[in-house]
Amino acid sequence: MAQAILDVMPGASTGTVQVSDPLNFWAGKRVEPRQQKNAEPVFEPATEGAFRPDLLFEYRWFRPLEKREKIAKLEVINNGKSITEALVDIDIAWQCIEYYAGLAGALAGQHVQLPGGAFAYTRREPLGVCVGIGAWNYPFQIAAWKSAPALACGNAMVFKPSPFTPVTAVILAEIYKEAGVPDGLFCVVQGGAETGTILCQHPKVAKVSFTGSVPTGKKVMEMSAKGVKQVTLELGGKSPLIIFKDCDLENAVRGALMANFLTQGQVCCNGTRVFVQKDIMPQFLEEVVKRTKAILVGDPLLDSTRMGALINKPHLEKVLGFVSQAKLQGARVLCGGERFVPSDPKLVNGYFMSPCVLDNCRDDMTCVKEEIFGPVMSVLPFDTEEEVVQRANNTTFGLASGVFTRDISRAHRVAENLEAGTCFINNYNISPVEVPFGGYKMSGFGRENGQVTIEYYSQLKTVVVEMGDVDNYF
Ligand SMILES: NC(=O)C1=CN([C@@H]2O[C@H](COP(=O)(O)OP(=O)(O)OC[C@H]3O[C@@H](n4cnc5c(N)ncnc54)[C@H](O)[C@@H]3O)[C@@H](O)[C@H]2O)C=CC1
Ligand SMILES: NCCCC(=O)O
Repeated sequence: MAQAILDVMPGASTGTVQVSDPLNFWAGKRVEPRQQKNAEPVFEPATEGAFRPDLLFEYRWFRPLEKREKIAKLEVINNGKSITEALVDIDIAWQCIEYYAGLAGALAGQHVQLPGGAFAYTRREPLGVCVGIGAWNYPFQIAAWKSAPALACGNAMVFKPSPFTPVTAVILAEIYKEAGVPDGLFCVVQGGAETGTILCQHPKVAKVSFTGSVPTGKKVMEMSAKGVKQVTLELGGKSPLIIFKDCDLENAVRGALMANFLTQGQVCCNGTRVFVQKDIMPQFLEEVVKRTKAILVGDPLLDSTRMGALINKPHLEKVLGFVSQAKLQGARVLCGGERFVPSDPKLVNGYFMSPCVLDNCRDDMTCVKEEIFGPVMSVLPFDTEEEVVQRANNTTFGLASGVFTRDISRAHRVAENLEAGTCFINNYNISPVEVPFGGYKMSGFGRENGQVTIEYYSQLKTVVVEMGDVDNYF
């Protein structure tokens, strides 16, 4: 099994913070991997592993820090997102755990009266051992979104973080232990595809909940199908955000920024196809470009920073490649889209890019059709509601969508007609734990968050009770 190591001693080639404790958690404690083979280095996105004595100093002080701050800082160092966002992610994670802890006591079945005094009742029962496989964009939050409903329904969970972000899931395991979760009920195993495959194929696993790319999601589904395991798939997206001319433009621009630039644009539900009604296109572009240029990119640990570093070098290059291809296909770069080198010497090798707005886009361009997973907004003009809904739905994805308008009837009509698991009206990318989150079409199925997720982590037993004699046909 592969072990990811965030090993950042001065002079070493990786990262800046040394994590010496094992990152696997098994039977109630951190454990070393059984095999050291295939260990992979983990780079700090903001520095590419440059020596940062300030962080080494700070790490010594992590232990006494309140847990929220400590987890958020580690998340920033490991993932590259801004500390402002990471703190919100941790808040959403604990809110999710509290929410399902509350629901656990409210799990109930149904009583059904039958003829002759007989009756039946249903019981919600656990599935057994569930596997959670996480992506790198919301490492701690994804671990919470999967484990909280799983444990609330009485299951055990083995969670495998992305090998790019191995550091924080084990802290969640320690928090559960501290809160009284029995040893072995939440375990963390590190590794990549090989480890994920072993987990999906294990005969004692009852369910797999996966967050990541569509191609890997298909593999997870295939492997799970062989064992008739239940699956939740939270996959990618290319979500539409539709801005009508009667919108509150100020809010629509804010919504477009929220829809595109959180976590350096590496968010599955991002509204990256921004359809703007032609009448307001000039005003929209002027404002959105002004605001995008003002986004402070840089050291993700600074409170003032609004955009940090992308997850790794190949991913940064892939995102920049999408921008180059967009230009070749006729898009106009209104701002950003280039590698960004902060002036701070310790960040010069970090995986930063300037947030990008693309104009002159057409529906057939690669940047409009494919998930870029980076800070790149494609703006597309439209004339009518009917036309824009048809174009918005012309995708194999269906994770999220958004509409900005002051016309309440139109807002609900558009929400009804959009083929997506979520539609935001006059906002975008808020994640209250009380509401279900998940996809249509190739963005996956099953749901996370909300009451309905109980159904995805439990099975229903029907108990039929006879009160009279058995009616015998033989
Ligand atoms: N929906 C979402 O939230 C996310 C979507 N993505 C999309 O996926 C693309 C690639 O990101 P990756 O992290 O490489 O995603 P990925 O789909 O390759 O990996 C996601 C998780 O699946 C695991 N995995 C990989 N192969 C597996 C296998 N054969 N069996 C079981 N588990 C396996 C990985 O180790 C990781 O934990 C991104 O560029 C983006 O388009 C990535 C992260 C999050
Ligand atoms: N907070 C939203 C998480 C969405 C995602 O997993 O990309």
